[in-house]
Amino acid sequence: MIELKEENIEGVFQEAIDTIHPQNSRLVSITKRVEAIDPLSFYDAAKQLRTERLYWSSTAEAYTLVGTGCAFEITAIKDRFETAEQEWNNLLNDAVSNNPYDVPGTGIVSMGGAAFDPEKEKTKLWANFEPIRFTVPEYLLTEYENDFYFTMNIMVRADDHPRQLANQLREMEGQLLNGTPRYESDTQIVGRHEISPEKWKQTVKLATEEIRQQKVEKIVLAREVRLKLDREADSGNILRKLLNTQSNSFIFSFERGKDCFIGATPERLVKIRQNSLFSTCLAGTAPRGETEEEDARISHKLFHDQKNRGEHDFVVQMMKKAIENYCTDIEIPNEPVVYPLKNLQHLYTPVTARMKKDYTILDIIKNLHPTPALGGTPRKESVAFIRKHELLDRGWYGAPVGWLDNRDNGEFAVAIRSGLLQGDEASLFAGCGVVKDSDPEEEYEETNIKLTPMLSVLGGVE
Ligand SMILES: C=C(O[C@H]1C=CC=C(C(=O)O)[C@@H]1O)C(=O)O
Repeated sequence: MIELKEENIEGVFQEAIDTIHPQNSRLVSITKRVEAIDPLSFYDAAKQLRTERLYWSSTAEAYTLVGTGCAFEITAIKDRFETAEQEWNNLLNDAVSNNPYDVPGTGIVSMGGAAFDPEKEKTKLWANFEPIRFTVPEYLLTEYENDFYFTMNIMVRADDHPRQLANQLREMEGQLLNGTPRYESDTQIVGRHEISPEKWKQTVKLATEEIRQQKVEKIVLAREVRLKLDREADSGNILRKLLNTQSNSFIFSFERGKDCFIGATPERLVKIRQNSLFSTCLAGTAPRGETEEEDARISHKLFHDQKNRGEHDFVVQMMKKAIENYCTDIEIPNEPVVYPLKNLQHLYTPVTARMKKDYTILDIIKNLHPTPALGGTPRKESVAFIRKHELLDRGWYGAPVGWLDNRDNGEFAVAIRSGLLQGDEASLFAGCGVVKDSDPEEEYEETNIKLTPMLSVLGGVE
């Protein structure tokens, strides 16, 4: 990659074009610092461009990325993580970047995700979502520690004109950064169809039987609820509501065609800043209490509950094993803590480590996915059970979503507490870890609580 330190934008394009092979195109990326802006007004302004929009934020860190348009796309079917890595490296090798800021998530950034299980038969529901897809957005807003950056990524050819490209950048900057937020009115849920709840409970029972026969130790089973809304849901509006209600979460949206996969997940899969790795083990669940005393009592019970501790420990053990080959200095506390969310509390163990040289975030994701919090243990057997018996196409639910940049930074979360918006309909998903003494009714209730955040932003629950 060529790194330029050019003040003049036209000069950057000129230099990139001067050194291009006549038959080729190459990515040019220009980043500048801009005035503070509400990231959602950027997201709303991008709606009129009628290209895909991408949103990512970490509520704990005041970190936001909003992308629009597609300068370059990476998709793959076979060996999806390796192929995506290869294409990403090829893109970067020939790219030209003018980014004077050492800020994660600026410059050449790729945002996207993957399907939970590419071997499960794909249904029409997820037709627009590939087994893996990353988009390098044409225009990207980055908010980092209360500073704001605007990046333009564009494929240029030998016959492009530097002045025209520079004008395009200025024009889009004006349109996207000076928009006003559109507060669309809220949707109401007018129909709710639970996909086969009784059959789902039977599948939970079947899973407990297989676990008792020691064929497998833990299996995570998910279910779907299909909603009919009184109007088309506006993803900007939903994001705004998720930001206002879901603390300690990664809030995301990925538009594809007319669909939008959106959610607020508490589960970080991995974050890499240069060579430091941060990850999270999250499994074991209880509701929040109505009063402080009740909340503390439930939290205490969750912390000491053998079933939940066992479920959690599967994730910790697997995490350790999965990163050992790629990392040194792995630090994992001996005990979890209780992590409170708006509607639920989870057992939580943070993980830190140092990345070995030459490994990337995609290597880590490939090894971590699916964690026992979404698949089970052992991985192969639990995923085979899900593939055979679960009554839905998970699509991107339960799989990694996030971003990476050209300086080896990146962050991915596990896409739970999420839904697929399709015009005036939506599919919501929730699952839970089944172990040998799981009770189908209780697990069903647990999935109901996990559905609450998305149901309430769509107009269903107070
Ligand atoms: C599968 C989901 O949650 C997972 C993550 C945290 C706790 C879980 C549990 O306690 O069962 C699940 O493994 C979901 O929310 O759909």
